[in-house]
Amino acid sequence: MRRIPLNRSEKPLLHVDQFAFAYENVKEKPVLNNISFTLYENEVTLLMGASGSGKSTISLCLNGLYPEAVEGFTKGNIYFEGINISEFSKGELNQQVGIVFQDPESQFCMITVEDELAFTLENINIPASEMPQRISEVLQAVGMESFGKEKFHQLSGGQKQKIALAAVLLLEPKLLILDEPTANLDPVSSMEFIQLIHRIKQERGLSVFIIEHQADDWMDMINRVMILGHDGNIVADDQRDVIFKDKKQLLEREGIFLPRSHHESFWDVNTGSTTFSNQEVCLSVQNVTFKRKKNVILEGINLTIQSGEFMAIIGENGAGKSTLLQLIAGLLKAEQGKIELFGKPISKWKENYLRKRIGYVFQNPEHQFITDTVYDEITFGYQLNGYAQMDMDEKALHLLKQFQLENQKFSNPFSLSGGQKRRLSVATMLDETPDILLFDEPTFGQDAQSTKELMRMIKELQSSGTAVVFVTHNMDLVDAYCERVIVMLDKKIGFSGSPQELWRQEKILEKSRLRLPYRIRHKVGKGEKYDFVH
Ligand SMILES: Nc1ncnc2c1ncn2[C@@H]1O[C@H](COP(=O)(O)OP(=O)(O)OP(=O)(O)O)[C@@H](O)[C@H]1O
Ligand SMILES: Nc1ncnc2c1ncn2[C@@H]1O[C@H](COP(=O)(O)OP(=O)(O)OP(=O)(O)O)[C@@H](O)[C@H]1O
Repeated sequence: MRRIPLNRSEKPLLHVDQFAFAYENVKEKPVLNNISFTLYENEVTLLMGASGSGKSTISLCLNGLYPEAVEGFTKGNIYFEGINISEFSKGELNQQVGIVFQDPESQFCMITVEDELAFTLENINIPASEMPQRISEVLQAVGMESFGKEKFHQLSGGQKQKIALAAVLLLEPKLLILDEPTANLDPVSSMEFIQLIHRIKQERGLSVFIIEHQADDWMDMINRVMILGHDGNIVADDQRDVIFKDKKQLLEREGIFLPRSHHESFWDVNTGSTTFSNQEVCLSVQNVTFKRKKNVILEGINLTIQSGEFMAIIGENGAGKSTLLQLIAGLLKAEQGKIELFGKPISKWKENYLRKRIGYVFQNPEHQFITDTVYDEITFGYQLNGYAQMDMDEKALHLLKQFQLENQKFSNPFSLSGGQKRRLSVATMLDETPDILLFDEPTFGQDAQSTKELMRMIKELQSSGTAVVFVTHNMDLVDAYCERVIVMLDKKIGFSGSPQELWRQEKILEKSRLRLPYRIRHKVGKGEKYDFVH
């Protein structure tokens, strides 16, 4: 491995020496293969790699959670400030090496924000008298000073993520690991989160280790990029621009997104065609209002979905996108208004029929899994429908290949990587061709190759007449693929039209905490004229 020609005036912080890791159930195929690297003080490193290459596994090993918390084998050593991490007492290492996960909820165990932060301080033996001051300071640092008394279930995804960061910062770690921290955030919250990390890094002189599939928004911060290959080796490790300029082919081979500043167009440009305009209406939402206890979540929603339509629902965290999707799927019931599938209220269709006609991919794929293996999960629908074993095997093999899950055929769905879980949850919806497919964040956590493949498959379904409706925070995806986009704003549909029309609505974009897609931001950045509607 080439040595990194960075000016190493900083001290080494964490050293990984010939480290290997294998999960117990696949011990013959280690996820990490004799990797070695050193992280330095005050450095920001981005780790990239295909979905399932082992990025989360590395991060969990670096802060000592693995191998203890999982059945696995390790070889080699990891040193923090020269001391083998196996010599640290429980909790001591977590204080030095803090992690913020993709899914912040997995980090919380108390009901309110203040209780959670107090619990963190209690764990590091901070006297109760000092807690209020520390909590108030950290909440201020993450811009959440007025949220101390809030309950977690009332916070949006973005707000939860900021509290997860606050909890880690309370420990005053020297190394901060961020595992896809912005995946659930709306575009503006995502930018704000990255700026927050940038500021905290400068104030506290932290070393930061980021795992992300798309580097674009982190570019200003990153010093160094490491690439984890499919075979569990670090296949490149160098300064940011060296990797993105000189290693394009390697990144493409590994299926990694190139930053758009170094690579013109990843997405095909949307022609804005409206192939659905003469199709029949398959679903209608009429004047629907939905409340949770006394809180109005959605109000006076009117929407029609036509067969073969391809539509995105977007909006800020907590705007009600998932709620609307669940109402359309018949998973939630509205007290007011009507939802009809082919002219008949969805409540009047038999449950079995409804589940066949409307496919639903949950935001959290784990909510969908009902069997013990990937194969059973994929063939569950076929088994119910009495398919012959041979046909079922053939179909399953095809789907496993398409979704790059062949090597996970007998894995437990819950043990898959984040991206693999997402692909499996989509694959399980493809056993039949439903009238409507609803996806909550279909490409979340995917690398470049699987994003393209997923979108290709979803498009294929659309061309066979299925209406596709998906929730996303990815404006480039909307720009490249959608015919219609609706924006949830102030509990209502604030906009419905083509993405091209939306990108001109500056006020709606701003109020909904959305950003322009990269294609247009880039034009504006180069000083090209762009006409907003005022
Ligand atoms: N608890 C587990 N038991 C068995 N195998 C596991 C377990 N957790 C992860 N794996 C496997 O280890 C491999 C690496 O998973 P990991 O979550 O580290 O990947 P990743 O690079 O973070 O992926 P993604 O980008 O999709 O989040 C995957 O093939 C996954 O199926
Ligand atoms: N189980 C629940 N109990 C109480 N309130 C809830 C529950 N689920 C959602 N909410 C609230 O309903 C509102 C809409 O939530 P929803 O999940 O539909 O938003 P979203 O637009 O999908 O958000 P995100 O982009 O963060 O996923 C939010 O204010 C949320 O706090």
